[in-house]
Amino acid sequence: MRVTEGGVELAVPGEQTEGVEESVFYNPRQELNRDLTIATLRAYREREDRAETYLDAMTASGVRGVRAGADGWNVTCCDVEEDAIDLARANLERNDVDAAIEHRNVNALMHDSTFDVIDLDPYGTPMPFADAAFGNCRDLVCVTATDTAPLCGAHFNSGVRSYSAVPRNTDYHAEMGVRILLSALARSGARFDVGVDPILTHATSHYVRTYLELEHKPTAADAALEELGYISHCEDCTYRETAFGLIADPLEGCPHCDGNRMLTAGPVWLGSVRDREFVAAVRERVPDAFGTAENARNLCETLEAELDEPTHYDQHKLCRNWGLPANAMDDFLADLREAGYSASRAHYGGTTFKTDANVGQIRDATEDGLA
Ligand SMILES: C[S@@+](CC[C@H](N)C(=O)[O-])C[C@H]1O[C@@H](n2cnc3c(N)ncnc32)[C@H](O)[C@@H]1O
Ligand SMILES: [Zn+2]
Repeated sequence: MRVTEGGVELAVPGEQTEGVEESVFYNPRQELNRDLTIATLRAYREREDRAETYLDAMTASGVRGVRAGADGWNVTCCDVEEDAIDLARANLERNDVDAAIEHRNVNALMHDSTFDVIDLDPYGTPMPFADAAFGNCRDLVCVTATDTAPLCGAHFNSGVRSYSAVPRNTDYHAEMGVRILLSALARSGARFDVGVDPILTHATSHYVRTYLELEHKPTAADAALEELGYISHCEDCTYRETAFGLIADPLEGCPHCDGNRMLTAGPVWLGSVRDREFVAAVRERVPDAFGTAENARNLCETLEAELDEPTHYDQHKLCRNWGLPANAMDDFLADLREAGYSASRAHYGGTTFKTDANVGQIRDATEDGLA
């Protein structure tokens, strides 16, 4: 089967069924992830012109390597599977893209060689690859995690094992996943005296993707660890509170509803998950020709405006809890602002938002508009 994506053409094994291409080595549902990767690489290289080498660490069909190579990067494609390597080689040739090809375990390759940019795109958790990446990457580590159930606490033990943290299943599960992943990556980087700065992070249908700019300095690693802390969450009224630090001091009861069904999650990343200016630069480098151009730009716009509060709310879930009808999002956010709070949409869903108001203040500020 032939597919075209981002101006390159690929041959991948598999059939087209009901308009959807199915192939073990090519997932069409990750096109947005790849379109944003190419726009990010463009924005990053314009800012840091020394960045030249890109490791497509788990290349599968070769699609990331082909697209980055067509964009002028000095590319290495690696995969542990022989069939993937044969496919990637054919796709690189088909598009006239020159790249080094490595048929081996990418952990061994990363320990042997240094790259400016490393792109980790495994099945499931990326953590088995994090140490080798932070130890051997100069500038930018790009990471996909598709194990959202462990990350958000729905598969609790698996999440604890993979991320050396306590994830909790709350009503902001995708953001729990983002912050558990960033915490684990920051702690991996710190082992190598590397500080991480997430310049772009998004949670999109069943995966989390983040781009971490590295600073090779013990003080930068310390600064990253200072962004870690804990979330206390009330299961009854959804009140939440966060505190920085590596030692948890959990709330025993809920200060809002006096309930005692409190959850504590952490250590999670409590800092910003993106650099607004950088995300704007990425948005501007998404060309119309990309298959997901409109979605990619909308996602960037939402991320640019999103507040840095570490957890979000969903208006519909709140209204269900309160037994009240929901309001139009713009009116709901306007009510919060009018009451003196900051409020923004969040990229986690059409009815999600962030605010510096707590759950009681949100209700007081918006209740009249919900009647
Ligand atoms: C999710 S796919 C990659 C998809 C691809 N990057 C894309 O954008 O379409 C994961 C790939 O990782 C490869 N892989 C798994 N473990 C690996 C390892 N230790 N070293 C190198 N490749 C590995 C698998 O063979 C598989 O091809
Ligand atoms: Zn409560």
